[in-house]
This record gives sequence, structure tokens and C-alpha cells, in this order.
Amino acid sequence: MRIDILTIFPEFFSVLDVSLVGKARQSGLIDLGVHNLRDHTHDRHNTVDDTPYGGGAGMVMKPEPWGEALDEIIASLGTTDAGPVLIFPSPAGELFTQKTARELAGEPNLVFGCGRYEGIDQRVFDHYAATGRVRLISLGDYVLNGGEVAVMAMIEAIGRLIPGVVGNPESLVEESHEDGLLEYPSYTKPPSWRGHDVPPVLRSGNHGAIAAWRREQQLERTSRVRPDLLPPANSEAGAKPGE
Ligand SMILES: CN1CCC[C@H](Cn2ccc3ccc(-c4n[nH]c(N)c4C#N)cc32)C1
Repeated sequence: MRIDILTIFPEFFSVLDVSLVGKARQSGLIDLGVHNLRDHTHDRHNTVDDTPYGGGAGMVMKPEPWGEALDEIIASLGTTDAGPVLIFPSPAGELFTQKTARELAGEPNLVFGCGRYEGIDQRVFDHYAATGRVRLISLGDYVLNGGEVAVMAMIEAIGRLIPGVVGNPESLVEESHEDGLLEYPSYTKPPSWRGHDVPPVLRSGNHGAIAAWRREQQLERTSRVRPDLLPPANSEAGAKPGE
């Protein structure tokens, strides 16, 4: 997968040289390009923003630098079948979920555009949506100062789903949100710690009982913490295969 990021803070993404994404880059599973939007300005002050039409507080990101930069990035990718997905973090976007991560993990080219200030001139989204795939995506219902934190989270969530990135693919199956439910609690040695014992079923060696206990824990935790994730009554959704 090729990932391109367009931002006025390219240094923000130096952390992607380490950890899981860093290893995936070294092994060639992920190819990353970080681009400075200011490299696509041509005035003395490298201006990327201006006052909003219609008035209001704050500044809006000018369309010209975005157009020049995105044209260059898209051209550099060559002509793939469907073209890149242009992803713009936005509080007004669709909610980013594990389903979104799975969808995007199957794409060969992702281009992330990190807005700042009060956001990017709407015509940038309109222009590229006319000929390609543009997605405004929100990390959640709270306001950040820009798109960089959201892109970092999305790249981690997407990157770990790319085959070969996570050492043991089994660990991707039984985790929160993968089957629609929250994950079960985990324990390791010692068997007792400060008077807290590991649930005996987990040390029983009875794999059927362990699986049943874990499923029950998922359902209990999900109904207590995130009832909105519970599948409708009598539905197949969220059911394990064969349930
Ligand atoms: C007061 N204003 C309101 C509009 C947005 C302004 C800051 N900003 C500029 C670009 C930009 C991109 C994403 C996000 C963002 N906020 N919350 C999320 N879940 C996001 C995501 N993904 C925020 C952003 C602040």
C-alpha cells in the first residue's frame, strides 16, 4: 500500500518511522510519502490560508496550494484502476470505524489531506470528488485543532490490518470491534496479584469453557459500556460463525 500525507506539519509524522508502521515501511508493505503543503505556495510568506467569505472567526485554507499539491501527488501515483482514495479528516465527516479501516486497508493508494485553521476551502473537495473518490472522515464527536492526529490514528488502524504487518494475524480476529463487540478482559502470570486472582476457567485448560466465558464477557462488557454496539435481538449480526 502507498500512503501519501499532505500537511503543513510534515515533522508531525516522523513518528511513523518507528513502531508497527515503521517496520511495515522497512519491509516494503507500506510505502509512505509526507508532503509539505507550503512547498506548493509561491508568495514570500508561503501563505496557505485567508479570511473566510461571509465573515466569521478564524481562517480558511486556500484552494490553490491544495490543488497544485494534490495534482502532483495523484500524477506521481500513475493510473491505477480506481485511482487513489483522497481522505480528509473533518469533524463533519463520516465516523471512522473498524469497518472503515477494513475497507481502506484493501486500497492500493491512500492520500490523506490534513486541514488546519477552520478547515479547507470546500471547492477542493468538490473538485476532486468530480473525478475521483473523496471521503471526509471524522475520528469522533469532539473537536481537534487539525487533521494530523486523526490521520495518525487512521494510518495505525488501517496499517495493522494489512497482511503481514501484524506478526500473528490471529490477534486481529479477537479484538474489540472486529466482531462488532468489545473484547474480553485479558490476564497473564502471576495467577494471583495483590489478592486479585485470574478467573479459574482461564487456567482450566477447557478450551470450550474458555471460549464460552470469553464470549459472555464480550457480551456483558458491550452491553454495559457500549449498548449501541449490540446486535439487534434475534439477529445474526455480531454472531460468531455457527452461532
Ligand atoms: C473550531 N474549528 C471547527 C472546525 C475544525 C477546526 C479544526 N480543524 C481543522 C481541520 C480539521 C480536521 C479535522 C478535525 C477534527 N476535529 N474533530 C475530529 N474528530 C476531527 C477529525 N477527523 C478538526 C480540524 C476547528
